[in-house]
Amino acid sequence: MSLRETVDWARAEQDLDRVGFALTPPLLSPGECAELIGMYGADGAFRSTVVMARHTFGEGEYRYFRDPLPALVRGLRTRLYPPLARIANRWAGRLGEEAFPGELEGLLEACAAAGQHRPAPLLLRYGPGGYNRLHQDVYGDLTFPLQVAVMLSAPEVDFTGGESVFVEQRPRAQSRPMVARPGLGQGVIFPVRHRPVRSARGFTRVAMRHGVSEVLSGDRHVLGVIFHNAR
Ligand SMILES: O=C(O)CCC(=O)C(=O)O
Ligand SMILES: [Fe+2]
Repeated sequence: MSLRETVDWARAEQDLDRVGFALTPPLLSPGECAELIGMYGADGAFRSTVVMARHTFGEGEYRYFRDPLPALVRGLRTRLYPPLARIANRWAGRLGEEAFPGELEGLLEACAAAGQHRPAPLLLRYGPGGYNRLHQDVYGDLTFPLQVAVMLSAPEVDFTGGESVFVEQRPRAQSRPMVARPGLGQGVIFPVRHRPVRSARGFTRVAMRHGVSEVLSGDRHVLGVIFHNAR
């Protein structure tokens, strides 16, 4: 199954521009989702583990993959990047920012030059009572502006609650809440920090933070695909 066939990138870009996030069709099969969930316990696959409550990040746990990334994660990160880079570069043009390389390899080289060597893709796991406080995944000076969270658990079957929450903050306006409910294998594409929105004088940056509402029952696993590397 090719991503180019499954993701309607024009539609995704429209959704990002109009609403601020975009849901994709399933990017992983149920078997691939199960395979990734099964990897959570494989200590050797990860470079670090974060117990969220210790940092007041929420309730739950996540683990950053170490290099070399599992083939499934590396494949997804590599294939999703070029179409996202085209969107990111249209945004960069509107905001007067520098363009991003067309391929992931180029982005990772630029990250290395900025001292960002460590892979940022991660697996997250929330049990009952789990949640994730609103945040932004910035890991250094070099930030690729879009990221993807892939749902590895089946909503209403494996867990209840646990919606993907986004809050948009515009200058001089009250914050706008949004909720996404990706199904098994579906991805949510969203801005890491901000996106361009048309204003009286061209475009302005609108900030976005993301998090997860409380998991009411069961276990919720997500693959976080972040394209820039971390310091
Ligand atoms: O668990 C989620 O849906 C959000 C995960 C997250 O914060 C991320 O992918 O950066
Ligand atoms: Fe995040």
